[in-house]
Amino acid sequence: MKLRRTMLYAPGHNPALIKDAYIYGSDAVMFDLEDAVSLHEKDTARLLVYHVLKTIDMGTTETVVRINGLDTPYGREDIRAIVRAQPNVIRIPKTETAQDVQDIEELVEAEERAAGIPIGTTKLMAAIESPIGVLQAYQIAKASERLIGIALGAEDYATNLKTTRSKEGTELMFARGMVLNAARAAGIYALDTVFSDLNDEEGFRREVQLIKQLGFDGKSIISPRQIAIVHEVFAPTEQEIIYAQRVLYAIEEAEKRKSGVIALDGRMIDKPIVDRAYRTLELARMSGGLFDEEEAA
Ligand SMILES: CC(=O)SCCNC(=O)CCNC(=O)[C@H](O)C(C)(C)COP(=O)(O)OP(=O)(O)OC[C@H]1O[C@@H](n2cnc3c(N)ncnc32)[C@H](O)[C@@H]1OP(=O)(O)O
Ligand SMILES: O=C([O-])CC(=O)C(=O)O
Ligand SMILES: [Mg+2]
Repeated sequence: MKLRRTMLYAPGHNPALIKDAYIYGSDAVMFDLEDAVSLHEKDTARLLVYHVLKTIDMGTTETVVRINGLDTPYGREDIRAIVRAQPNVIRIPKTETAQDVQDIEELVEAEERAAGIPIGTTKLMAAIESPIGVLQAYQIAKASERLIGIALGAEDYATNLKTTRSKEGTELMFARGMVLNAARAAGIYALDTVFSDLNDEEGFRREVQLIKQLGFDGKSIISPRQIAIVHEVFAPTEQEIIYAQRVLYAIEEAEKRKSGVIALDGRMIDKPIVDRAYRTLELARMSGGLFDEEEAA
């Protein structure tokens, strides 16, 4: 399991932001060549991102580049340059069909071959940002072995739906459900969309709580200020950790008696609950919140 709680966008044309983005501790940084970059800066941004990836060691932070679509004059050139810079992941914007993913994959593979990079090195992520994309979410999620996840792009999606984004996210319920369910059915990661109001910390926290409860792995974010809140919400609480440890202890006792089910504090414990307990402890361990097991037993 890899943590993908936070994927921090940095506009590709801004050298100060892209060279420092990894120092804030997000799980991933995402250099944008698409909508944060104006048309007359597309070439500059591509070159800057290429050089930053080539020259800066970003340690364990996952590196992602959002390229322009193949329906623009920039998409092919982006792939040509960015595959050679070897980020971990290329994010495809505005994905509508499985074919969109396969078209990109074909170009990425040709570029890897030409550059002598082992085939399959460059992973892909598909952003879903339109009603047709949402309806095709499962086909998209299954389109390539390279896909590590799909992400909702709700600014474009809300515009395409002919609505606006509310703080409650009512207009996103269907899309979030579809994207999450498609990702889980395909066995890949599900990322939620950006929250654009940097001054509304409470609204942001509520949205993060909502998407965590829905089952998302994390969120695309636009500012370093948003990282701590996401990591905090996603970290299992001390109570959850203790409960998970007690669940494992209880099921061990049940198994000694050759039973797969037992009650703990009046609640039934069986396999799905045990699986969740393992997940909680793994998440706690990875986010640095696990303490001595003896304490809870
Ligand atoms: C709908 C879509 O497509 S969304 C995806 C595309 N959008 C983006 O990529 C936008 C990414 N975010 C940003 O560009 C910026 O955060 C903005 C423009 C929204 C706000 O910028 P600011 O007003 O400077 O933010 P703020 O004052 O909070 O910045 C604090 C510090 O964090 C840095 N910072 C802010 N955002 C980022 C970022 N995304 N990546 C790295 N560093 C950042 C600033 O440089 C500043 O550093 P400093 O204190 O050393 O000067
Ligand atoms: O990835 C995101 O959430 C940002 C984006 O492009 C959108 O919302 O349209
Ligand atoms: Mg978008």
